[in-house]
Amino acid sequence: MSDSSKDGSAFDALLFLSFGGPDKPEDVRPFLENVTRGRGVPPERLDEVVEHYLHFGGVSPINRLNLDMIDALGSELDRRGRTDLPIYFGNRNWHPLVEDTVSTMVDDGHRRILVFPTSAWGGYSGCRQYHEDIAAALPESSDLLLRKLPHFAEEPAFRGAVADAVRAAFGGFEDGPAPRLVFTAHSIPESADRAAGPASDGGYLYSRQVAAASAAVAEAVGADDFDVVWQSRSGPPQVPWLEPDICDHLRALSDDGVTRVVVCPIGFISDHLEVVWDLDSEAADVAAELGMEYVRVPTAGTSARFIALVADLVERYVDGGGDLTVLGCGDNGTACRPDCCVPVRRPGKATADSR
Ligand SMILES: CC1=C(CCC(=O)O)c2cc3nc(cc4[nH]c(cc5[nH]c(cc1n2)c(C)c5CCC(=O)O)c(CCC(=O)O)c4C)C(CCC(=O)O)=C3C
Ligand SMILES: [Fe+2]
Repeated sequence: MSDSSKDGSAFDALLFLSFGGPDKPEDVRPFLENVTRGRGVPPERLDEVVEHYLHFGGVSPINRLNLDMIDALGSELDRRGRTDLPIYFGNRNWHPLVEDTVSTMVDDGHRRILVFPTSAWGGYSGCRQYHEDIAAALPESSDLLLRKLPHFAEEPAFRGAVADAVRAAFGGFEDGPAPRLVFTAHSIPESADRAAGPASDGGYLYSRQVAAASAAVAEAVGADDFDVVWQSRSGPPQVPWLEPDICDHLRALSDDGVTRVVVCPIGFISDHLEVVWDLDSEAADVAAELGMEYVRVPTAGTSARFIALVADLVERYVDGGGDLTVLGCGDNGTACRPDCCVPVRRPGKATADSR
């Protein structure tokens, strides 16, 4: 652990920062408008996604799952004797919104705040935009310090927690052919992937991190063959996004004679809507049509091993120490590198981005 950044002061609260999701049907449209403002997502795609949420009564599971994680994390920190670090919940796109949460934290007297974002990855949506959320939540002039914790894609305990869940899924099959292991993460525009990461490393940080974490999990479970595919794309069809899509890939596997798949949503830490709809409904339907046995692995977020990892990350930084040079880490919304995970302008959307 590098001590170079240590300034002697401990942090006095933790902000658990996530994506957000609707809590009732009336929230769905305004939530989606927050997510896609200035992003060139076609209105027909939004209409489709509204329907996905309405299949669940207009309630995304994401808020309850985040609150479950916060509960478990609070107990774990207590168990470690860290009883002095209250955890607050804030989101980018829906209530409780991060700016309201930060203002409550300030009212409660907190000035040095660690931030745990619920994304493992680099890239605009998973990293840079969380920095922007932090910057936007800062009061005009203040003595606040909000320090964002780094990406956890490389953490052995993250990979281990995912591997535990994959192993359990493999254990559920009767004798027969070994199932094909398929990892999936949120697709992003190819241009956004090229812009992800420090430019000095050639970009592509997001797809590289997903591929490396998937390979490590496959190795841990002893799977020689595995695939990394993408899900939930939303841009206009003429804009290239990361491929193959999970549903197309299931068809290709079936053509190759594969009859059993284990699908692991390594890209996410909770079974939120993109998991319970896009995988448990859409992809599962495709697999059923193809006559494939299909098992979806639970996400790692509420496992004891994952919660212990978050507690470890917090403890690494909470006393003012910890390495500030690792990717994803930054203070008050200043990204880890000026050229890291820069936003990409969408074609035809050069100036409409302000929010
Ligand atoms: C990389 C990535 C992550 C993983 C990292 C992280 O976790 O942060 C992620 C997570 C999530 N994405 C989510 C939901 C949505 N994402 C959308 C749209 C988009 N996601 C993108 C990327 C990512 N997204 C992108 C490039 C877009 C296009 C618009 C844009 O350029 O920004 C849309 C708009 C409609 C649509 O087109 O689907 C929705 C509703 C939910 C919540 C689910 C729930 O409510 O339970 C979560 C956790
Ligand atoms: Fe998304």
